[in-house]
Amino acid sequence: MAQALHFAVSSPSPARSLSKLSYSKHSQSLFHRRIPATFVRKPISAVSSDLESSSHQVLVSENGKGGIFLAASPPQTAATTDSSVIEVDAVTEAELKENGFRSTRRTKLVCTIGPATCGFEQLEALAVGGMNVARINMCHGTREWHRTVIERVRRLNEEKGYAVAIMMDTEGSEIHMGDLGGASSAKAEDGEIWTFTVRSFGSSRPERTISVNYDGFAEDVKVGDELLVDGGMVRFEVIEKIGPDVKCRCTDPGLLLPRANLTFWRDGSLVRERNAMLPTISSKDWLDIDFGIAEGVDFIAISFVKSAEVIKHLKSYIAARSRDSDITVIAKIESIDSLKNLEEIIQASDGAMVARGDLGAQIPLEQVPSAQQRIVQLCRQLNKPVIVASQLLESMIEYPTPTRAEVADVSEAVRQRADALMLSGESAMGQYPEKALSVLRSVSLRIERWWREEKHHEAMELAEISSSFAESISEEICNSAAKMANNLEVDALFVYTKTGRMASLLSRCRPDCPIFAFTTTTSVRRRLNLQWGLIPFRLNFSDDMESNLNRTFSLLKARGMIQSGDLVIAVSDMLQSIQVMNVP
Ligand SMILES: Nc1ncnc2c1ncn2[C@@H]1O[C@H](COP(=O)(O)OP(=O)(O)OP(=O)(O)O)[C@@H](O)[C@H]1O
Ligand SMILES: CC(=O)C(=O)O
Ligand SMILES: [K+]
Ligand SMILES: [Mg+2]
Repeated sequence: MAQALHFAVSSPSPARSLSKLSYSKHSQSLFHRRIPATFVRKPISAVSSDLESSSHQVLVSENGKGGIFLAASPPQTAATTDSSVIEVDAVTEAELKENGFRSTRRTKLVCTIGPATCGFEQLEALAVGGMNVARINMCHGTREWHRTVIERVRRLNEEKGYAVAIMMDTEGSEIHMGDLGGASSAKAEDGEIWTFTVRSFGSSRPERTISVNYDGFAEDVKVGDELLVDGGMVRFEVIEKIGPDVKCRCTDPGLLLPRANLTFWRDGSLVRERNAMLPTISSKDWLDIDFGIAEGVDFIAISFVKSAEVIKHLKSYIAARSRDSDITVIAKIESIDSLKNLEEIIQASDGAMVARGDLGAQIPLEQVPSAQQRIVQLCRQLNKPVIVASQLLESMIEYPTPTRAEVADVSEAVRQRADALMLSGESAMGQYPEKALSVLRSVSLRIERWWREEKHHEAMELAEISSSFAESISEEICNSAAKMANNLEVDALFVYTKTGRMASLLSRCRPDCPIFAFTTTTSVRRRLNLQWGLIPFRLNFSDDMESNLNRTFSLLKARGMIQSGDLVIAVSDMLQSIQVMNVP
């Protein structure tokens, strides 16, 4: 295929003109910079008429936009879809107006919803505080409760313009305790003898007795095994087996929470007897997944994934059942098997979660940080959003301020440039859900700014991921646009994307400036809300980029979110181009 390089103008060369855009690195006045007068505005059509439909061409032109066009076919001029609305939430709008582009938060925040946060006002407070995704954990609560939470989040989005996405997290075939007969917790003291049993009880749970959901439990454990509750928050030693009952002595005292996860260890490693053979997606999980599809959740996170096959199976199940099959599947990395098959699991998934709670119960704790770094980097390479989860601010379940160590842990995840951070118990049942969220927000903002300003982050070599020539074009455009954005210190990248793919490719580059992602559907807008650096807007747009840009500029200007003179780079998945321009 012919590759033609066209310079649509003679002199001065675009390269020379661009070199005049030398801004002070530390300039505070990043707004109101203007492209030099040598960049004269000319309509895109003047350039696009040079394009041949059968060839890919690179056209560098002084078209007033520093435009680089890479086109497979002539851009079509479709009728502008009627819409004078642009959908964005009040919090983003206020943030952009008050603080400008550069200071917007790049790291996304996921909150687990529970008894402490399920009311409409509480959910709204979380949205105001920066929640991008609400997670509901199918281990806890009833179907009705989950439905109510989903309805409230949806109402919040509709009434207040938020794009809070909903993530449903499956229970999975883990071993866990029963629900303590309605009690919110039970205290196990040092040396006490407790009975773990496969028998179940109603509200009449005998004292110091815990039911276990796994029928093979009493057969699989041995006297001398260590029993870990919640990955070691409380520990017991098995001292005697009597039929379905297992007597254990508490060796590390602590609070037992309802339905807490249980693992047992022998000679220093995790025992994986028959429970390792249990299916990743249990029959209860399939019913929950049907519920999630019917309710139109945005993400389904699968617990205790062991192989890529289960993800592929679930994705085809979803595709066959949901109309536009736009529910994305997140693989939770929380088992030994998931680490063994990491690359193929992530490749098959739409994203991943570093589920450190259970992971730390399956591998020695000191191995969790390196596993986290490996998962985060691999996800970035494979262009899959990644969430770092569990115990980020654990002490804030009880106290209004975090420990210094927790702040350092959050900083590390931000510095690794994970897409999102997640609150679990802190927001589900803690005393200070909003404070915990605000700690995540302020630490993210501070660390992002520090690393951006001091250029601390070493650029990551990104391997090519596209599987077709057409995809390669998008990937190259995004890589180049992100690089140009950094070099020219532009105020924002704009991306017009129907599927969201171009937006995620830009996000993958982790550019210095924020990425305004314009998309036509509310569901894509919600899903983009999990990805690093994307500010998703819903907007009807056409294939005519000139008109899209003009309309976007006037809509955003009218709402005070951008100003004349702001320097912007725009890309789109309709017209394969990179355009550099000042907001008129
Ligand atoms: N819907 C809910 N109803 C009641 N309590 C909840 C609910 N969701 C979460 N919680 C409480 O918050 C705690 C932390 O939530 P989280 O979602 O991290 O659960 P988890 O049991 O630790 O399991 P997982 O490994 O799936 O994260 C839970 O142990 C539970 O006590
Ligand atoms: C989030 C989760 O499932 C875990 O950390 O185990
Ligand atoms: K779960
Ligand atoms: Mg887990």
